[in-house]
Amino acid sequence: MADPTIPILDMRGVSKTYLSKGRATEALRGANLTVRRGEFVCLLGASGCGKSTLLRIAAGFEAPTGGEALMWDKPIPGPGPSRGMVFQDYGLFPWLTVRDNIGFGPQSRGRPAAEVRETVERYIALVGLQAFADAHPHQLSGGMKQRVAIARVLANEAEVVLMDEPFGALDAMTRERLQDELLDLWARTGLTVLFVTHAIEEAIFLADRVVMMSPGPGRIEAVHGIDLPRRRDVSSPAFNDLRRMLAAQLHSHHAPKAA
Ligand SMILES: Nc1ncnc2c1ncn2[C@@H]1O[C@H](COP(=O)(O)OP(=O)(O)OP(=O)(O)O)[C@@H](O)[C@H]1O
Repeated sequence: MADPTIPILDMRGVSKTYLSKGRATEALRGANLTVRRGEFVCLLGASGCGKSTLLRIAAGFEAPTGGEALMWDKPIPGPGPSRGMVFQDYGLFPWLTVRDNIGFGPQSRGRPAAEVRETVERYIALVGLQAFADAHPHQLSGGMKQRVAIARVLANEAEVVLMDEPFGALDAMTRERLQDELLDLWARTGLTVLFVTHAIEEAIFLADRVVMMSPGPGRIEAVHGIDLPRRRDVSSPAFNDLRRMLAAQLHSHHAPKAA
């Protein structure tokens, strides 16, 4: 469960300007976001507002060009296993089996073979893929591949799981199942999750806290807490109120600017 007192990730006035082929693109300007231990935070915002950039900075794949990106109060030094990233396109190693994909992280960090085996079996069971342990990614459905990707970051001892539209490529039924499974995993393991999505319903269904980013370059505009007991009751008035309010904000972000 969320511990309101301990920030794991702390983005303080984070800016990012990409430079490529002589062109500068400002993706973030002064974004502030704190994620506390055990929280499930969904980051919602119009396309191009900088959600993925903020996530990639949290993962250590990108360095901010301004402000501070901190984990446990220290600057994020670069990619590391404590911040596991899950992508829409799974990012599995196609030449490795399910078992070896999940074991890759602990093994490459020099964990003893017996410990790696035990960890792998535990996480395969946690995501219900025991029957597919020796399969390769191309033999799995999209939902199964995403379960492997989630198990892989957990087996690698991620303290924060950073998810960039992880269910965006899945059909509606599989998406709903994985949303349920993810919430179940989250409740059982005490994970901390920062989850990027375009979908308002998904954000409200999953999150402790929905964070809305304004469009280009992303300033974080609003923070809405959702009481846990209401979370699964998607027909509740609270859910509908929040959905309407977020939809209005998102819509205003998409509206053409007045001349
Ligand atoms: N590697 C890069 N080099 C140059 N510009 C980039 C790079 N990555 C992102 N951008 C630009 O930065 C801005 C923010 O992109 P980002 O992917 O963070 O937004 P987003 O909110 O995640 O978008 P979407 O919801 O469409 O995935 C966009 O204008 C994008 O074109």
